[in-house]
Amino acid sequence: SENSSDNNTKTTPETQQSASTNENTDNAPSSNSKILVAYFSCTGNTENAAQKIATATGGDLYAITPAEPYTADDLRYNDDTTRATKEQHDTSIRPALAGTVDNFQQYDVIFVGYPIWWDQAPRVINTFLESYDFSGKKVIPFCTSGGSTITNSANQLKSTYSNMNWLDGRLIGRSTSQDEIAAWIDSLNIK
Ligand SMILES: Cc1cc2nc3c(=O)[nH]c(=O)nc-3n(C[C@H](O)[C@H](O)[C@H](O)COP(=O)(O)O)c2cc1C
Repeated sequence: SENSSDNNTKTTPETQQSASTNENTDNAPSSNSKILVAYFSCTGNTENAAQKIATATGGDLYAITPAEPYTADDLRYNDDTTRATKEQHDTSIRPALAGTVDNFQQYDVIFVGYPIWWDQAPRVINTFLESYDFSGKKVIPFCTSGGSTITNSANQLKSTYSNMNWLDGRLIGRSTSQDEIAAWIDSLNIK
């Protein structure tokens, strides 16, 4: 549900701009909110989706990077012994991350993108969500997959981090157009 005390309203004096500079057109990012598009991607699909969201929002891109990168072997999924599968079978695992978001507190809106792994978000997403203070921020999940929807993973994140302000996320497929993404962003009312 939308936050009624939205502090990014375009009518506050310090963010008010002249009508001409505040004019928003469909593809020109014009935003009073500071937006971060954080994503984890091993084979490029989620990175590609993140780039489309950054284009639509004018947000900053950030790659969530595990301290120990996932090899092709780590990602084999029809094998219970591989790293990714073992991690997904244990909800308490938190793989370490490399690097940090610069000046995280400046952001009002955080997109969090991931590949679906066993119908869930990879555990590095939990590590990321537990590494920063998300209070007062809007958080929007997005994912790519081989066919699974975002529903179960997003519900799991919402219930695990129930104190965060989650907005409706979506799956971004290879064929999801820039226009569809722009329409989704508009529907979120985050600018
Ligand atoms: C360990 C593992 C588990 C996966 N589990 C699922 C799944 O449950 N459902 C699904 O549709 N795709 C699944 N996939 C496919 C990925 O979600 C899909 O290839 C995704 O787009 C990869 O994103 P990336 O290129 O950003 O890493 C799985 C992939 C891996 C490596």
